[in-house]
Amino acid sequence: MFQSLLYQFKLRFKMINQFDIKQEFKFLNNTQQYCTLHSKQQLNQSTYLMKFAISQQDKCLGTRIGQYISLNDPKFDINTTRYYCPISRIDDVGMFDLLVHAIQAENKNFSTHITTLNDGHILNINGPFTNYLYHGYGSIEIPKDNINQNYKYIGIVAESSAIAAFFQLIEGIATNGDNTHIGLLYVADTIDELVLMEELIWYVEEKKINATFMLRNEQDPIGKVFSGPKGQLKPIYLEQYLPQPNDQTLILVCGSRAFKKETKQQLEYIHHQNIAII
Ligand SMILES: Cc1cc2nc3c(=O)[nH]c(=O)nc-3n(C[C@H](O)[C@H](O)[C@H](O)COP(=O)(O)OP(=O)(O)OC[C@H]3O[C@@H](n4cnc5c(N)ncnc54)[C@H](O)[C@@H]3O)c2cc1C
Repeated sequence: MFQSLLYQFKLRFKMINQFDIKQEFKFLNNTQQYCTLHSKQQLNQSTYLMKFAISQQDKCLGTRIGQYISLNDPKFDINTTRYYCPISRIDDVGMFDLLVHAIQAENKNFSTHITTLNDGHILNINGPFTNYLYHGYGSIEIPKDNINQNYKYIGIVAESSAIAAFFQLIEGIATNGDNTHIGLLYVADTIDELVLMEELIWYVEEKKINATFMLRNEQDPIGKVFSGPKGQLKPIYLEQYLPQPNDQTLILVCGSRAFKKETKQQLEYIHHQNIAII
């Protein structure tokens, strides 16, 4: 009780920053370290929720919202390094979660390799690297787009497992008393590809975010209830389900290369000025 009141006091007077972790509690330090596969859960045909343990159990991973890590496995190929966005809370201790989409390719590739590993397998980890940095309360920095300012409204357009790039942002805003408005348009071919949908619906029900789930395959879901829009993404959906275009609105987009290109064109068509492709 005492701690919780003290914590609330510190939060209120900004003595604690929920959007960053003190340096001494961060595991990552931009050198190669290792992490151990703790467990994995298959979410759909090709997407896995993978939990890793870090070697310093009293520390947080050390990424901030918008940052990512690299993984490498010498037992696969010492020269292959791939990047992943953590989806666990930035203040989780000793563990972190990744959402990994296994790409089907002729030869065994990295994503297929790691999703077939057994618990206890050790991988090299490095980072943090920065896509964007969310400082909290609408303040966002996107170095590659020279963006560093406050927005009242953040629109997110994500395609299937690319939701990973924004999950910590959504969770951070929804659970830290941050009043920044989030409008999410989450697009996939089938309902199974809308991973983490239940977690997102919970934030919608708690009135923390607005979210619309959209299916491109009009035949899906067979026998399941789905009330969202169906068919190809069109400017009218972006107009309807994202915050209005103005200087207080930033739109973030992530997905396949084709999805990002097409969505950017449609956003420009409906006069969004602040668009960042992640
Ligand atoms: C900053 C950053 C963050 C990332 N975060 C994540 C993450 O959180 N989760 C995750 O699963 N992946 C993430 N990725 C992608 C990841 O780094 C790998 O590229 C991916 O796992 C595929 O690697 P691979 O070696 O298996 O396939 P590759 O051998 O690299 O690719 C095989 C084929 O699949 C194509 N391909 C690659 N990625 C995709 C894709 N996503 N969808 C469709 N086709 C693709 C390639 O163009 C190639 O033709 C991220 C990438 C970047 C740059």
